[in-house]
Amino acid sequence: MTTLSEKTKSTATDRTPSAPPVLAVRDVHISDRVTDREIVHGVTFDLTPGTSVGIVGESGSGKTLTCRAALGILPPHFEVSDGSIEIGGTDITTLTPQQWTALRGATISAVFQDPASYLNPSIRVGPQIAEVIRIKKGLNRRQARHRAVELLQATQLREPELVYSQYTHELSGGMLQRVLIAAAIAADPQVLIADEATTALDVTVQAEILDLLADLRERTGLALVVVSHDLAVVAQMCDKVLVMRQGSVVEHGPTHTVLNAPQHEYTRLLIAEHEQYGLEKFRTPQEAS
Ligand SMILES: Nc1ncnc2c1ncn2[C@@H]1O[C@H](COP(=O)(O)OP(=O)(O)OP(=O)(O)O)[C@@H](O)[C@H]1O
Repeated sequence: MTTLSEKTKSTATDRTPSAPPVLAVRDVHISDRVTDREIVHGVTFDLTPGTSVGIVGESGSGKTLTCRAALGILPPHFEVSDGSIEIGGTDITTLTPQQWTALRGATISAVFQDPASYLNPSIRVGPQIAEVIRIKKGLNRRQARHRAVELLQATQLREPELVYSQYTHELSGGMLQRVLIAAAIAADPQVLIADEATTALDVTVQAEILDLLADLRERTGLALVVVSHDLAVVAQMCDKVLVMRQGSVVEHGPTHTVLNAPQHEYTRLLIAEHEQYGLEKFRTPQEAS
């Protein structure tokens, strides 16, 4: 069986670290305007094409808010109160909503935990993807349909033509997650955020979806932000990891280093919790220091 340490080694091999970042999050602070409370206290990371960063941490630590800031979809009342977020060299915190809508999709996209809440249950799934393609890529209806079927095929759905004409309630959780990935990559984004995207799936399906994301990354140079409470997922998928607690990054670095030689007490606690759940394979004896 492959150990997590072996997995981190294989994903942590050099991937054009000198290329300019597609996503640069610089000392981002997020505040709630209503309560005047700062929730996220300075998050910094860079992502170059084909690389991936994991964000781990307890519930409420600010992982999702950080991602939503990068997607320009913070909940009402929340704002980026300091720092900058550059996507392909453009600071998105300076854009008007219209400018941002035009940019999003073709640059950054996301897959969240609950597919059903992002797809309209009363519309067949294929046309929903085709609509994204039509608007974002400017294709006509026939071309957009063709491309949507191609994308369903690219997410390794069998019988993509059939899936195209199905409704969400006719699809399994794993199939729905693949459909969401197809929709998320429809406008050829450079960055994909997967926020607990495989959490609700059983272990086998989760592994298939992670393989699919890794494959997309390899083939297309897609950069990934992977938010997960599961260190095993991050170990498998990510070159770098940020550990968040109460809105702050308490530790960051190459995944292999952070997971095998954690410096912060909280990171050690997270790792110990995982080991309690039977993930002894998490650290191999010869590499733990
Ligand atoms: N829409 C919202 N309205 C009010 N508070 C919010 C909202 N979204 C997030 N928060 C608050 O901001 C803080 C950070 O939340 P966030 O969702 O980023 O955490 P998280 O690390 O992603 O947690 P989880 O792992 O549970 O998803 C929490 O205290 C949360 O209650």
